[in-house]
Amino acid sequence: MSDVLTELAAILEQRKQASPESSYVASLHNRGLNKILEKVGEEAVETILAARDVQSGGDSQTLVSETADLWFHSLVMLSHLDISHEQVLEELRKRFNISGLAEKAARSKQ
Ligand SMILES: N=c1c2ncn([C@@H]3O[C@H](COP(=O)(O)OP(=O)(O)OP(=O)(O)O)[C@@H](O)[C@H]3O)c2ncn1[C@@H]1O[C@H](COP(=O)(O)O)[C@@H](O)[C@H]1O
Repeated sequence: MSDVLTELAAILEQRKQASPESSYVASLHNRGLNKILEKVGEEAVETILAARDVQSGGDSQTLVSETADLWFHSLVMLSHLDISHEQVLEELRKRFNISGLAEKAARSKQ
């Protein structure tokens, strides 16, 4: 999973130098942070609507696709601000380790 993010993040870095006419990612950088944030917001709303549809019996593939769009545009946002996706993965790892330790401590008290 994080391999895919790492490969995609490397492509996104390359696209910072690409021409906006030939690359969607370059066109987002060219239009600036506000446009990128607008896309993140749009994809977040579309993800929420797709999740509600799944709950009422709709197609889960639409939710998968919208979540991919949300993650993708979030990666473009981080890249635009020169923040590595690794920092986000590290934050998740840290929380995972903290909760793992907390669970162990709780078990040892039983
Ligand atoms: N993963 C993606 C990806 N996911 C979604 N999208 C694009 O995100 C856009 C979202 O759809 P919308 O209908 O909301 O967008 P739109 O109406 O075209 O855009 P706006 O006018 O609203 O800005 C679509 O144009 C999709 O093609 C992506 N575009 C590119 N990638 C990856 O990014 C890499 C670099 O792409 P380029 O910069 O195009 O070379 C590619 O190799 C892919 O791996």
